[in-house]
Amino acid sequence: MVRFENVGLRYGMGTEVLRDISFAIEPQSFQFLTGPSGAGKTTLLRLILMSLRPTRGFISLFGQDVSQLGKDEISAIRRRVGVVFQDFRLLDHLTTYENVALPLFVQGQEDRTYRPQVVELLRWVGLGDHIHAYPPVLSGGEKQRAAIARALIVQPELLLADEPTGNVDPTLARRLLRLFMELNKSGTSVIIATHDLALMDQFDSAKRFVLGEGRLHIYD
Ligand SMILES: Nc1ncnc2c1ncn2[C@@H]1O[C@H](COP(=O)(O)OP(=O)(O)OP(=O)(O)O)[C@@H](O)[C@H]1O
Repeated sequence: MVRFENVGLRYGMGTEVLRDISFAIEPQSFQFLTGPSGAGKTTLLRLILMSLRPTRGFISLFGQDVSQLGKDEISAIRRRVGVVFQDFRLLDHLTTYENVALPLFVQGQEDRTYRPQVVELLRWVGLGDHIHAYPPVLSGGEKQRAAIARALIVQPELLLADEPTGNVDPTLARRLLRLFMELNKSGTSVIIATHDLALMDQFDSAKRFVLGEGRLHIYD
């Protein structure tokens, strides 16, 4: 569902941050993306999400050459992808419930059809007591969990998560990993960027994509 061939990326006139990156993400696969700080993990996720264009090479998403896509096609493809950003990107004027339900609301679904599902997911991520709270009063870890719930609520075909357990304690990190694994079992391909070795050790059979000095090494 994602294919990179000899992709290179430089910011401005700088040296290449990513060099000759080639890989494929299969349907219903699970991979961790790791590597030292500054190695290019966020950059790689942004290339997949088409918020950055490669300087060279070929990228396809859901079988389509991304260099040929127009604005509407890019929006349509993005709706098939769930994203958890490092900075959460919650809307401060909406409650936690409204933030998580937003993708369903935007699809035109009615509140009564998705309310039980949204409330259950919020409870699962430990936000049952914060359903009506606004993001500015949530802790970093609570915001992160709300962002995760918002990405999962539509059961996307592909989930990209940038350090999704960076602000939570190890017990909660394990619980969130289980949630990602459940989502994966029900059909979603998952890519999690993380530094957390203990987290990766809990899911041995996941592939590891390791970035270093601009290159990607894949361990099955
Ligand atoms: N918008 C930008 N303009 C210029 N350079 C950038 C930009 N974004 C990232 N970089 C540089 O590209 C390199 C890769 O950054 P990136 O954020 O992708 O790394 P990362 O592996 O996600 O790091 P971290 O683990 O610290 O989040 C870094 O050297 C960074 O300084």
